[in-house]
Amino acid sequence: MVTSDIDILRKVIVHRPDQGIEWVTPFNKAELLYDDIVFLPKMQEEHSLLTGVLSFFAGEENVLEFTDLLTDILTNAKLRSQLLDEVFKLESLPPDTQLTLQQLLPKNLAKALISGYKAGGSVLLNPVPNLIFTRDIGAVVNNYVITCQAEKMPRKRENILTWFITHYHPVFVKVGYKYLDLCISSDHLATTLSNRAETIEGGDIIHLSPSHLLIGCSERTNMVALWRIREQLREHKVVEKFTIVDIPKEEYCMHIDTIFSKVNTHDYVLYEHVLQDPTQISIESFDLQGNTSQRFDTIKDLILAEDADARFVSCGNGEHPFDQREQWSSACNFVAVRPGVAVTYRRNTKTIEGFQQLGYTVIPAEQFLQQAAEGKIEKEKIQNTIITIPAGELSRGSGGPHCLTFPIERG
Ligand SMILES: NC(=O)NCCC[C@H](N)C(=O)O
Repeated sequence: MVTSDIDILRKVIVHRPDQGIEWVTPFNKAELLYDDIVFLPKMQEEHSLLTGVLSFFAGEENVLEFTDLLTDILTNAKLRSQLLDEVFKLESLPPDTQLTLQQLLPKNLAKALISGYKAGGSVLLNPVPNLIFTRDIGAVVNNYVITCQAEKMPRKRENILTWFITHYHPVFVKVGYKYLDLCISSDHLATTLSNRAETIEGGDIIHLSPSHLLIGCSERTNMVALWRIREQLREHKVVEKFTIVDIPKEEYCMHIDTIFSKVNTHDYVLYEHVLQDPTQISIESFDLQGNTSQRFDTIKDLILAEDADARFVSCGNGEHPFDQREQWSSACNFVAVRPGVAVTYRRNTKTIEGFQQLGYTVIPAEQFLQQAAEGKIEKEKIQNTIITIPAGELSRGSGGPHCLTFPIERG
């Protein structure tokens, strides 16, 4: 169950940067949704610091690696064959490639489906180098799971792999989650992903409170999907309030979590340049049972209407050009591990100063993990703390710590 963006993190899906990311070149980086090519070993080190912090709070066994979940699915012959059929259809793979992939052992097949597959010097299957951003593949909203439908072709295979995990892996099935799906069944995934108009990505889904879900209408999540999700939320009484924030359809703010996160019960970080400018956004909140709606000019108006004690940190601490520079390197994209304890990229120094001014302690992840290993940190007691990780390489993928996590249990 996940009823908020900040409650104690109990279980989360991540994906360690893999060899497929080394297939990103200066020539295909834009198509593969990367800002630049990366140095994989360094990126993995940075990612390990993030997973180290997540493991400290949630327990190592609750930081689930996507590849392991996929391998489990692929050990079931029926699911494996259904999943492969959908991938083959989506990517129109030739029969000899299909045969080669069908013969791989589950572990090697999972690796191929994520990192790509070469044989005899030719590429048989491309990698999905954006899978590190597990936030975008799905979302748990109270006791419902949304499996996403990506807008960009290089991310669509991720949706097939995720659909099988969310619908068949014991990690989901044992909890008894229900589903809010745009795809109706496992044998329609490829056609739905290729033809249907609805697209939704998890970076646009933010819990403001257990009863209030905020969704960005963005470059990646469109109104068609939002209307369908809204109807399902209403029908199943999942939340009482549903707010759509329509933001510019631009790459720099591809999801709402690139310009807004909740960090603590009353503390938020936002990119004012967009979210405080009524000419760039429109906000409408729906009371799902009462069938009424209310418009707000800015995100602060929306938040303050429910939370008079809300405090806001502006990206770059409101200072130009740091607001723009730091937004670009995911300064509004914090992931909370418990209320008021969150991870961010160290490079966003001005935004971090904004948190210090609100009374937060800032600590590098390396030092935090060292102190944790020495037993000097009691995780139940720690509060108002920002843990920073280096992100020279991670930031080249255009996402931050929030994007790198898919929480499936909190509270
Ligand atoms: N929630 C997010 O903002 N995710 C970042 C995704 C970055 C990835 N390169 C993409 O373009 O999809």
